[in-house]
Amino acid sequence: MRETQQEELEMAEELMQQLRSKATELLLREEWQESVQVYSQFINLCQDHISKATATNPDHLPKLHKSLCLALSNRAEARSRLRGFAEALKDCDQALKIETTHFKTLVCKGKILLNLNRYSMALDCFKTAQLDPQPNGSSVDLHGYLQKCKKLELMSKTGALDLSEWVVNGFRAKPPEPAEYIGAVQIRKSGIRGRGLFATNNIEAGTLVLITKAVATERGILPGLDLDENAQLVMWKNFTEKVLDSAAKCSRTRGLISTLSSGEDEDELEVPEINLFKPESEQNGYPNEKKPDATRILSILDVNSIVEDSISSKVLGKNSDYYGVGLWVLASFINHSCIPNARRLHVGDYVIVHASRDVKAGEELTFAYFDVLNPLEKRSEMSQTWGFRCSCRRCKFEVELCSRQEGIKEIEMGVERGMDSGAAVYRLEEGMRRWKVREKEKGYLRASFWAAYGSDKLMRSWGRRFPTMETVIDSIVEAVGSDERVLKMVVEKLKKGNGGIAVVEIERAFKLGRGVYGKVMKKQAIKTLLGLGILEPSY
Ligand SMILES: C[S@@+](CC[C@H](N)C(=O)[O-])C[C@H]1O[C@@H](n2cnc3c(N)ncnc32)[C@H](O)[C@@H]1O
Repeated sequence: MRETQQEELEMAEELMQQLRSKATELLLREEWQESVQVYSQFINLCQDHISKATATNPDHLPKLHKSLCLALSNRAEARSRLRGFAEALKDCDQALKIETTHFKTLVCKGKILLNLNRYSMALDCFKTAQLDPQPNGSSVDLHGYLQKCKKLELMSKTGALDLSEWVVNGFRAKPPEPAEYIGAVQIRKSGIRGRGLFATNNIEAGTLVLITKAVATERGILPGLDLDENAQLVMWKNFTEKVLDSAAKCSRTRGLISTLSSGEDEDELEVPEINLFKPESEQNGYPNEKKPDATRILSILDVNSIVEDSISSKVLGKNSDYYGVGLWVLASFINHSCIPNARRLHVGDYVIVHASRDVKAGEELTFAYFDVLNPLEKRSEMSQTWGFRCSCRRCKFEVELCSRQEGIKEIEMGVERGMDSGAAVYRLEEGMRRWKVREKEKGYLRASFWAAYGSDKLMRSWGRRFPTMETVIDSIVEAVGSDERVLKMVVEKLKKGNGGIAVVEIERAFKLGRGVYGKVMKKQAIKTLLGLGILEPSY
């Protein structure tokens, strides 16, 4: 080798050494962005060096390849911390081409795949990592990761999620990480509007329908329940930025978002295959190959974002001053109905949807976008803020009845102006008798005037002039599915019951609880949530 070549080599090696030390230091200081930059400089230089050394100094190659593999692995780690998973995976694959069983890279890739809910691929990584024994052992809990992958893989196939322990322990631990899961459902053209989610088998009340991880969420604690406009704007801005960032960083996320409605020509939209949403699905084949731009993503968010609130969903482990908004792609195919048959629970970044009553194969699954325990007028105001007018069976029935019977409007106005709840219920029950309203439809109207039926005052003076509370509750649940407020009313009555509580009444409360909370928790957990712990049945 000529002298100048030797000098150049030495200088390049010194520079590489400096860059490597600097990048490692930045990585240890958790300055991810900066460390990615310095590793990139190192990697370019190293690759350059490798191509030169191939011809001039082949003995040097193994050492250079080793350094390149480690740098790619470390850049992958830093990129994954910045949630740039696609780029990080590319780095891992490049590193693994150099050294197929590189421990650090396999662990990094496994963790990224776990984050992306690709359980069996993650499992393969951790299994292969076992083949590369670490000289001084390793601080990585490989066994823990293997167990976690196996558990999540099984859960994603069976939907066997159990939140009981977390609930019973008062949500003190970190929320459990469920697996993404898709039950007996399919996306089809909907008679409501556009596409919808349909049951492919009979689904029993409480059975899981799907578990989906959010593309992004934004949460805040708000003093008082009124969300001031400014706070709302800041949350929305942060949320949209997070979604745009996730879409920019991951082509699968972009592809999945592109299947959603932006509100235009919804009835003409393609119906995506449900397999596309499975965690291990191929990354290609999205019906709308044209990936959405930022403007379209913002319209998509307008139509599909859902709020974590305590009325139409249950946010487990949070107080009532908690407010969150998020995008959960598959759940976004569920249309609204004022007589819904599904409910959602929010746990960490996951939305868990279950049937809130028995659903027949072929039936469309629907949940409430807003509080359906409200009169017709209020519900149509709320559906208009969503940009549609609901025409479910209940809305149609009430529109028709209101057009014939002035009495309903009068009760609604009376309640708004503070009419005594007992008087409102009495007038409605009397009216329904005169108007010859059928039993099933009585539930629709009782749900509409829940404010009166559920008021504390009526609870105290529930008298002979009214149907029994059990009759009212059964008819409301039959009409709108289980609801936490209705359930709490049953529980209050149970707690006040003198002379012990019959097993049958407790069982009734549990059945309602199944509809509200789903089968993801055992009876003991439902008892805890309902504050039923002190109740023992009298036989
Ligand atoms: C979250 S998306 C639901 C899925 C949507 N149908 C699709 O094809 O992508 C919300 C949109 O669905 C439509 N939608 C949902 N529920 C509806 C209802 N009860 N009546 C009319 N349109 C409804 C509205 O256009 C709404 O903006």
